[in-house]
Amino acid sequence: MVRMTTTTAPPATSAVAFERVSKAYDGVPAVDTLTLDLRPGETVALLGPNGAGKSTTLDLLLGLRRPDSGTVRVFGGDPRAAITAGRVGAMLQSGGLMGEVTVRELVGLACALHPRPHPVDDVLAHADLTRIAGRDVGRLSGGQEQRVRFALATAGANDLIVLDEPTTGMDVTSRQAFWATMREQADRGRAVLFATHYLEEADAIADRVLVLYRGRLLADGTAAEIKARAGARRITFDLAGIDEAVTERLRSLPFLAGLDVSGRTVRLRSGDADATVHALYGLGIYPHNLEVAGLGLEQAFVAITEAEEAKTA
Ligand SMILES: Nc1ncnc2c1ncn2[C@@H]1O[C@H](COP(=O)(O)OP(=O)(O)OP(=O)(O)O)[C@@H](O)[C@H]1O
Repeated sequence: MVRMTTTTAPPATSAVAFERVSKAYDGVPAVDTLTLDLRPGETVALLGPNGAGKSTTLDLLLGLRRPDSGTVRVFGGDPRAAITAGRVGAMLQSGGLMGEVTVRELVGLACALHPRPHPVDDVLAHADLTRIAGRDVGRLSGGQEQRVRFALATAGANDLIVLDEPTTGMDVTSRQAFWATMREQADRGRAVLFATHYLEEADAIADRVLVLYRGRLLADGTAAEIKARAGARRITFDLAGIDEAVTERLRSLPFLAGLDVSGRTVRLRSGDADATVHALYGLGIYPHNLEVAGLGLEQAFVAITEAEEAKTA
């Protein structure tokens, strides 16, 4: 695992602490010796391809599944105790909503059941549901249903909010409004953990990004750190003559994360384009048609998982 931020042992105030947690289904590991901690006020994105173990991680965190080994602590204790105390709000993908009740009735029920409820009108307003509060839950669009799930997750004063792909089915405007509300929650000191397939959301919203792959934590850092780790800049240039000796010199460049030579064209990925290009000239290599381009988090993520696949192949 590549840990990009310097962390010490989780403080007693960790919102979530996983200590070498493993969970397998029929002998196939879904989560594999996972260690992580989340602090209050942090907004953390859980990224990973299909089957990486994101939903299993969230299920373990919510006490819906028990680990085969290792410990999961939420606010220093058992996840179920934290949930019973009303400290955790969750918005999961699975599970249907009751259809024969109105939006207001369903959200009202969630508020009534919460040990530290918010007023129903506030919860409806924050989730942008006021206009459709009288509608039957069974008649909502996918995006509206997501907003109802969000309302259920924020019915009371939670200290931790857990969201599994929360903006699936929402249009751009709802998505932006949703994340603005989520930011407010984090600014009030709540920890927010969300799994997403929208990598640009992780980049724009999360203070920290955890990259999961085959149940293991591949990278833990800011989106910028993860991009740098994967070689966030792409450098392309032509050389007059490329032989084995030149290729060997290219391999020695600092911050190099990838090298591809094809004909006269060289393509590099670098964690620090300035330093790499500077060193290129220092080696007496003079590029033509030099281009430097940025790599999005999506490509960075693909590069990290591909590198891991190559290692385990
Ligand atoms: N109930 C289950 N029984 C058997 N295998 C399961 C079960 N739930 C998940 N798995 C397997 O565990 C692995 C991790 O799945 P998980 O749903 O946690 O991943 P994910 O990252 O959430 O994927 P996705 O992005 O597709 O939702 C996968 O190989 C999956 O097939």
